[in-house]
Amino acid sequence: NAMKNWDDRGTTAEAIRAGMIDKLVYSVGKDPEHATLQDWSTALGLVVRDHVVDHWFRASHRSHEEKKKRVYYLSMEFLIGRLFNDAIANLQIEPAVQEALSTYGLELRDLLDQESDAALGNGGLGRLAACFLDSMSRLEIPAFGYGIRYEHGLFRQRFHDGWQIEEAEDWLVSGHVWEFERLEARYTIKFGGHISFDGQGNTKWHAEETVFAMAYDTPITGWQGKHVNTLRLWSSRPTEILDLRRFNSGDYLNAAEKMIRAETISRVLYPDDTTPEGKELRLKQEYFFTSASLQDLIRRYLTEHDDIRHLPDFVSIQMNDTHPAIAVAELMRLLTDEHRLSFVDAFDIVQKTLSYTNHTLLPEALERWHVGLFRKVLPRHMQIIEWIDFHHLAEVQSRNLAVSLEDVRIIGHGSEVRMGNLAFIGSKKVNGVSALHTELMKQTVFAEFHRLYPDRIVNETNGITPRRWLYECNPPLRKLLMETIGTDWIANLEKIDAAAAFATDASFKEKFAAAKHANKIRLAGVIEKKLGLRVDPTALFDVQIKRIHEYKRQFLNILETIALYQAIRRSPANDWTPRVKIFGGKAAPGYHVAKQIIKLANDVAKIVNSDPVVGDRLKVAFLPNYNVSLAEVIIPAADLSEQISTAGMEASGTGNMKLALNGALTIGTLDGANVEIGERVGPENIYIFGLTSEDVAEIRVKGYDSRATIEGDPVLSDVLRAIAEGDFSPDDPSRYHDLTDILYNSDYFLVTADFQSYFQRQRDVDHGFRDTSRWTERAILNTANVGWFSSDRTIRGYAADIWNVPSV
Ligand SMILES: CCc1ccc([C@H](C)CC(=O)N[C@@H]2O[C@H](CO)[C@@H](O)[C@H](O)[C@H]2O)cc1
Repeated sequence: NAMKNWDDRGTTAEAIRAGMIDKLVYSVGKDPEHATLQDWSTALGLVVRDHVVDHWFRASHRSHEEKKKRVYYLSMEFLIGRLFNDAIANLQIEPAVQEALSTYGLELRDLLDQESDAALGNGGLGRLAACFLDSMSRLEIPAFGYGIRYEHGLFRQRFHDGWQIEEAEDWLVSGHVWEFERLEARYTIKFGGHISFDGQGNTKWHAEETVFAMAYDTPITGWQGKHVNTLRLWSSRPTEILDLRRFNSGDYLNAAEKMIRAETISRVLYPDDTTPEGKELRLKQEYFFTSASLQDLIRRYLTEHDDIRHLPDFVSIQMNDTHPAIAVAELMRLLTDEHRLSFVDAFDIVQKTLSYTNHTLLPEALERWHVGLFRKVLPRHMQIIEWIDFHHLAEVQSRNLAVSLEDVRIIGHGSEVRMGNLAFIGSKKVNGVSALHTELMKQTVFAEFHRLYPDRIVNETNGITPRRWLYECNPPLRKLLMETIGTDWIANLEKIDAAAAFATDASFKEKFAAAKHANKIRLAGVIEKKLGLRVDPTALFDVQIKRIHEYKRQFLNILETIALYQAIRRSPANDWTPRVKIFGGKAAPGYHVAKQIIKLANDVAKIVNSDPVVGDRLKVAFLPNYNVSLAEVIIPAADLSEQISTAGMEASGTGNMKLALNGALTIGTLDGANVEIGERVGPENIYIFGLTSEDVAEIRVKGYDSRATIEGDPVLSDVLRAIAEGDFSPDDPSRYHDLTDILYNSDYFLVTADFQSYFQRQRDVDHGFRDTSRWTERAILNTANVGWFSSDRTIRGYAADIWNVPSV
């Protein structure tokens, strides 16, 4: 058959070299003499891609032949980053590639750096989806990721005078060898209009607007290429091309109006990662990719099975938060209006096929659409949701349980469609993303539902892929682990606990510390290149990298930084532990408080970094445009991982897992997965501080007087005085009055309440880091004891508890 056998394509350096020249000349159309780095990168990319395709075809043929149950992961976001190095690593051809490149004096790093990040996500939710794709391939679970092929991913962040500036991101400008356009996989998506009934129970949706959804496939290579799954991203296309009559009359813009309107749907990712903007375009994006995905998976199902009623036996669909929750109504529409099933039968299939993951308890992050807008854009779905809501309420009432009906309604207060309730009612399983988060879901947002359906909520604590987040991003530590405990940990991260036995082994400790130091030197180089700031790689690298949000409390970190700065200035002769505060993170463009926090960090950096009294004892570096590729450079170099959210507000966190796996010690609250990290690394290898989620819940009830706390804390009040008097903004002394007022007047995120215990804990960190030998032992025990946080373990949980599919 057409597919050459893996072996005869050859992974030898010579085979790769010859293949690369062949691609350079015949696909890129360049000869070696005139090739740019981008040309070589594309040529090598095409060679590696060919190897991936061989495994891809074999895997999809196998799944088709064996009629295996498939998993479909629906997500508005896939924060993939770069794919080139990931493919090379998973195919284990790096040595051969390096050798092939050396023939032309080329460095693999330089070719890899030509690839732009696929920044098709905001933060945790999007990156988790990407890690899950890698793990589903590693576990050989036949799966598809479904999402949107945004033309422009998350904005590029740059600083102008310390303020965040957003610029459109254009990852596709330099070509993208990792996707295949699928002209044949095209579906019609309808919007608006009205519904007619022909009396024989046939419903017709007369749409006002239609667009095409066109598929682009990206292969997701599993470890050692044993299995390759597909990420299918939808791009919107016009169903009507140019209006020639208008064009010929010179009305050029309006001639293209319909085309532009259609293409707008997949134009750009919404940059918010908590508060939905509630915009019509966002709702259209959510329906666009969900409908295309459901139409596509039903078409595939019917190529292998002929009775749609058995769909749940061969298909499991995971909704990544409420963003694809319209799937509940859309699958109902397809099963009833197109496959002529009764509503009752259709709903039974829907519930057995769909499941929903909740990623946040923040009330403002739960999506609710105004009924008016919803009915205008999706008239048929509004009808279907009214049917589901009516029958669900009837069922609840029939059970005579003392449940607040209003809380379990989908259509709340008669005016809003609650996507969380729709997702819950339409799912067989609902999961949280850490043990604490799942408990809080049962006690808060879904308390009434939990009483109605006590077995529906399950926990699947998040995880990260060890391929990208250790094997690929930390070569020095990878090398040490492979020569010490072998390679099993790469595919079975629990096996990394074998390193614990070497925690007190002098030579292992030395090599472990050397690996960390090498990564710190590399990061110091990046900080100097991007910020012109020289930092001491022997200092404590204290890292907070995540989206900027008040609940993540970058503000608390900055307050502690100022307190330390003031303390060093008060006692410059003291033997201070040199520290570099490293920040990274984007603020949603409309989130002004978050943007002020970025500006404050940059203003503090300006003052501290130029203060001769402090010198190298304290430096502050806010690296712009934090993304997956920058995380891969920062994380291996971190000594301290900041996970300081207000307890009960960070659903899980995944950066905490990546940093601990790479040998950073965590300073954090008992929030999200920090709790489970602490349980596994041991209390002596983590710095926990602050209020617990129970304390916070209590304070919510009895109230909190932040002003009293501030006035009772001389360190804190001195810090706030300095900020309020413009010590860090001499050009605009009152710049931060809003920020300090928030703390004096409300402090909802309890920054002042946790300041003292945080400040004290940081002094413990200073002390701990001074004992370099002991610190290295504790760092090794972090790496060794967080194997459980592999996304392979997480996906095994989903496969067993939710999808009911086997995993190798
Ligand atoms: C509609 C606007 C919007 C967009 C994204 C989101 C996401 C749910 C926010 C998010 O990324 N949540 C994070 O998900 C991670 C993966 O489970 C968790 O580790 C983080 O704790 C959680 O904040 C909410 C609201």
